[in-house]
Order: sequence, then C-alpha cells, then structure tokens
Amino acid sequence: MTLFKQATIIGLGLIGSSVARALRENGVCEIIVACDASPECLDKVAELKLADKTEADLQKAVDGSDLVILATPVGTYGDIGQAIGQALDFGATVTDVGSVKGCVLKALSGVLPEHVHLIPGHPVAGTEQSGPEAGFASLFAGRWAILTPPQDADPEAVEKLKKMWEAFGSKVEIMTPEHHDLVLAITSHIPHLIAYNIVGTAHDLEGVTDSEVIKFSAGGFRDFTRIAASDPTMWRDVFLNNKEAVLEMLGRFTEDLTALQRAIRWGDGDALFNLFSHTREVRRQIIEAGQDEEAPDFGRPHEIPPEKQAKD
Ligand SMILES: NC(=O)C1=CN([C@@H]2O[C@H](COP(=O)(O)OP(=O)(O)OC[C@H]3O[C@@H](n4cnc5c(N)ncnc54)[C@H](O)[C@@H]3O)[C@@H](O)[C@H]2O)C=CC1
Ligand SMILES: O=C(O)C(=O)Cc1ccc(O)cc1
Repeated sequence: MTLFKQATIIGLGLIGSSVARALRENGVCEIIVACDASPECLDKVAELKLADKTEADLQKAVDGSDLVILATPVGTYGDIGQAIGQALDFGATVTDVGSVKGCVLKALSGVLPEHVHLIPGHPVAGTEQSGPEAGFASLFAGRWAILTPPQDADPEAVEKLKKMWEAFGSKVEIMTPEHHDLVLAITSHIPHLIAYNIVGTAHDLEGVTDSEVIKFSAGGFRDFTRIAASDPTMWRDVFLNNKEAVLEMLGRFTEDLTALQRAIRWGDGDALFNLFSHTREVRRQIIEAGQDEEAPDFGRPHEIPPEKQAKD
C-alpha cells in the first residue's frame, strides 16, 4: 500500500533500520532516503541495501520527501529540527519514534515551519541492541504504536501515519503526550532504571567479585543484564527528557519498596504473599492478552529472528 512518495529516515539504528525494512517490505513508499551522523552507519545501510539513497547532509536528505521520520536519541531533536526546518517540502509529515513524547513538540514546534504536519509517534517495540544490522522488518508486528498528535493536527495526516503503522502490523493508539510519558515511565523507563541500578549495585559490591556475579547469575539477574545492556545515549536522553513523570513514578515506587522492606523486617508474610499473588495475576493477564514474547503457548506477537536475539 503506497502511502508516501519519498520517506527520509534520520538515524538508521535499530529502530530506523527496522522502519526502513518495514517500509520496503510493505510497499509503504516509493523511495527511501537514509540519513545518519555516522558515516560507518551509512556505509552499512548501503551495503545492506536498506535504502534507495544514503545522504549525510540533513537538508539534502529531506529535500523532496513527503515523510520525514526522526529515529535518533530524543536529545538530538532540537538540532536536527533547526537544520531541516527550512528544507522541508510543503505539507510534509514529520514524525519520530522516540520513547518520550512531551519533549518532541517542545523541541520541534518552534523550529519547524507552519506548513508541515508534526505528528509524534512511538513504536512500543524494541530490543537492547543498536545499529543498522540489529533491525528487522517484523519488529513492529503485533505491537502497539502510539501517536500523540497535537490537538490541531490535520486528521488526514494522522490517518495516513496510522495506516503506515498498521501496514507494519502494529496496533495504533492515540493519546496525549503527557499521558504517554506517565504510562511509559512506569512500564518502560523505570524498569530500565531498575535494571541499570541493580546491575550497577552488583558490580560495586564489596566482598563479591564480578566473576561470582556472572557465575551465579540466576534467571532474574540475567534478565536485568539484558535490559541494562541497552544503548546508554538513548536511555540518558529518555531520563533527561521525561524527568517529571519518572520522578513522580519513582516516588511511588520507593514508597512501595519501603512497605516491602517493612514487611520483611516484621515478618509480615501475608503482606508479601498478597502482593506476590497479585503480581502473578498481572503476569497471567499479560500472557492472556498475547503480549508476552516468551510464552510459546500463547503465541508470540512477533518473532525475533534467531540471529537478532540476545546471545546468552
Ligand atoms: N531501542 C529500542 O528498543 C527503542 C528505541 N526507541 C527510540 O528510537 C530512537 C532510536 O533508538 P535506536 O534505534 O535504539 O538507537 P540506535 O543507537 O540503534 O540508533 C541511533 C542512530 O541515530 C544516529 N544519530 C545519533 N545522533 C544523530 C544526529 N544528530 N543526526 C543524525 N543521526 C544521528 C546514530 O548514529 C545511530 O545510527 C530513540 O529515540 C529511542 O528512544 C523506540 C522504541 C524502542
Ligand atoms: O528490549 C526491551 O525489553 C525493551 O523494552 C525495548 C524498548 C525500549 C524502549 C522503548 O521505548 C520501547 C521498547
């Protein structure tokens, strides 16, 4: 289904390269232009034939495109917006895939011309890997893509973008950026923070060596190490740009952790048992909804190709 004539992707890492593959596999646009700050990345994109054209210059890259997709860490948006603003085609749609949404309008609405349609987006799908070789076309299949259009957004432009994500196999939900950032703070950002923290704590322990941590890693810690291997630049930008929601949720989390600490100290087995029973039920509901990648009985929303899976 051809929805766009020419799509420019800025940032051809895990997500940008997956978008390039999905655009081509689903015939969503006629021409794909790839732009990245890293020459090595653009060489790899050319070698893998992920785009029809690679272009290092941001202004040249967006020239003639009716769709521009930012797939770089969210902290780069202001500079990229400044650079491309005057070069954008009349009526082009500018979107992104960033994990935070409130910051997008703040960074871009002042620097993009009035005539473009700015419709932020976020595919809630990914892995801990980075770079153009890590991407795959089916990454978004069966996953949610969230759009956070401004109130005065052109409904036709929103609909076209929705159709693009649906062509990739995603389910689309529309919400405000504020709501997105609150929900994603607890479901994605804080889990990553906890993973970074626990792996960091284990590394810093006195009297327990790194090799013992590696040797005796049981399932739980091992899972945390996968998440804590996620891209440092991307996640630094997530926390710097979703500060309020993350701090708000972290406050709640800390209170609940203190309650657990108290239950352990005072031997309150009922409190522990009740919480653990409730959380087991949450897990059951996630599996029942077909949202779990590791639940073969319930079918996986998307298959991560074996060569793209974490090696452990
Ligand atoms: N990794 C994940 O699982 C997910 C990431 N996201 C979002 O997608 C975006 C990209 O993340 P990944 O693909 O994982 O990162 P990545 O690290 O794999 O790729 C980012 C690419 O952007 C390029 N880049 C960085 N600064 C640039 C600039 N100023 N101009 C041009 N290119 C630049 C880098 O050279 C790199 O090729 C981030 O905003 C992230 O929040 C969204 C969903 C999932
Ligand atoms: O690898 C994982 O477990 C992830 O959670 C991937 C991910 C990272 C960031 C997002 O905004 C969405 C998905």
